[in-house]
Amino acid sequence: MNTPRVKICGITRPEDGHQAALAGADAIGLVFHPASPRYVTPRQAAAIAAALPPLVTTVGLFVDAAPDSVAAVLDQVPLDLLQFHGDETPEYGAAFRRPWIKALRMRDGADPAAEAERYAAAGARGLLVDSYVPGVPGGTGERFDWSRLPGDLALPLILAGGLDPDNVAEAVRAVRPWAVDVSGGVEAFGEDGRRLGGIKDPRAVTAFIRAAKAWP
Ligand SMILES: O=C(O)c1ccccc1NCC(=O)[C@H](O)[C@H](O)COP(=O)(O)O
Repeated sequence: MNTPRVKICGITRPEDGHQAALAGADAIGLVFHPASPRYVTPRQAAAIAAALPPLVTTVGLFVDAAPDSVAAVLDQVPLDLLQFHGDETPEYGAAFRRPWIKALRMRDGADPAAEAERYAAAGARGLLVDSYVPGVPGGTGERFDWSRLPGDLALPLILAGGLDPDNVAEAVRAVRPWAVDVSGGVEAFGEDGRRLGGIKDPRAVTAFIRAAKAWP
């Protein structure tokens, strides 16, 4: 089994992206879904990307976005990988002629094996599996039942959904994913005890990456 790659998602500040990279993140995620508390404008995203050291993958997240709006972001931000987190078809993903992955929200009846086959045939590079919470496209902070994931998929598996520094090692042991992805589980807390959407806690980011990469 590989040492899992780690993607720290929902970065909104250059200093958070830089810290994640220094702590060993393989990728950072930039959310271009306007309704998200972690939304970044192309200008903000370009500043975050510019603050990264080399060899850290920048991932742009979109949810059923008009192709023109994705193209407009690509004109302004040096994204290495696109992540489609809505109901995008395989044909939609393939049309950008860029490396891309598809997110699958694990609602009842979701079939990761069949979806991996379908999207692999169109050139997707990976399948990100995430929790399903009605009305929340991503960044739910919720876990799902990992035993629903088959042992073998046609695409590299990226595990997301409610991961945090305390449960990621267990997740890696149980699922053996290609990569793990976290957003809410490494966010700082506000004075009201709630997560500050988009603001990362550097200690939590470092602890998460250490725990994820501690395998075996
Ligand atoms: O993070 C968001 O706000 C978001 C909004 C819309 C689409 C996707 C979004 N995040 C996608 C991710 O890749 C998250 O890292 C993933 O959903 C896991 O989030 P969490 O459960 O908070 O770790």
